[in-house]
Amino acid sequence: MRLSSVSFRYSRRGPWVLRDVELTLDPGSVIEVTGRNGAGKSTLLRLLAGIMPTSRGTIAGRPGVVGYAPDVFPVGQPFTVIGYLEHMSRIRGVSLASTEELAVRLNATHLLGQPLGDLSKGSAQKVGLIQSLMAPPDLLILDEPFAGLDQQTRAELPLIIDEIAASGGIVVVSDHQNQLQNFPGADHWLVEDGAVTSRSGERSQVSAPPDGAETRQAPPSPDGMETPRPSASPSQGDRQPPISQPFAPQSGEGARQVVIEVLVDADDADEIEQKLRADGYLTRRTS
Ligand SMILES: Nc1ncnc2c1ncn2[C@@H]1O[C@H](COP(=O)(O)OP(=O)(O)OP(=O)(O)O)[C@@H](O)[C@H]1O
Repeated sequence: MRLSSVSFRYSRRGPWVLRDVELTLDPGSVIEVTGRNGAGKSTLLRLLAGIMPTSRGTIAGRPGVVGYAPDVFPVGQPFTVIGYLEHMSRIRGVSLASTEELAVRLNATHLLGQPLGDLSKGSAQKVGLIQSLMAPPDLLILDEPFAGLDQQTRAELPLIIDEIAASGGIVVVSDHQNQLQNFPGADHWLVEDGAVTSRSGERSQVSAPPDGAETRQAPPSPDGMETPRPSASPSQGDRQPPISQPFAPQSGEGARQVVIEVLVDADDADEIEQKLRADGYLTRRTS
């Protein structure tokens, strides 16, 4: 699969989010995508998945079966989990039995009877993952899949990724928690200032210089990028409801917990709080 001179902006007069990106994805590769908030990781993943067309440039050789799990699974649908998965299994032409096996693997069987709208961030994430995996994907795209996942599923997901890559699939994972940092042979893409910097791991057949040195794509032209607008993030509309339980570290068995106070700009507060909650942290706002 090959991206040639791919540029993207959300509106005709809007700022360029990605500029002249050149990338090659080889069968069997696992790619970890990192970058700061608003850098364009989700945008790049949506382009790869074919959910949005490029503004300029081309994406060639996208494999036939694409699995995509968004960073925020859209829970505003009138289904139970099993009702949704049955529906998706029918659409994708796969047996419900294989979908149920995935539910076991991802520790999600207890969720099957629940309405989608009642799911926590991590549980909704699991449903999105099952949906993306139910038809064995040749290209699997996971946007922040580790956010809010329990420990068992966090440990299982890299095994699933490895299996897909071992059978020749391409796996692209945006991973701001760096869960795949030590994944054997993973390639790394850094999204920054509209460009994508690629560093190849040992799985990659093509884009690495022999010494593994970094290669940087063309930077945006001086009139290109504007400062990213966090408020326009697509995940914004699906904000989790406020956490209602008392704000206090949990005592007793398990990991010791501490409170960390973080001072942020008021303009950034919504986005930062949403991000922390998505990662499973309990937050409390004071002005
Ligand atoms: N639907 C949209 N309409 C307009 N602008 C958007 C839209 N979605 C994202 N953007 C903007 O595009 C830029 C890149 O956003 P994107 O969500 O791809 O970044 P990201 O690296 O995934 O960020 P995060 O880590 O916060 O999820 C940001 O400036 C964002 O505000």
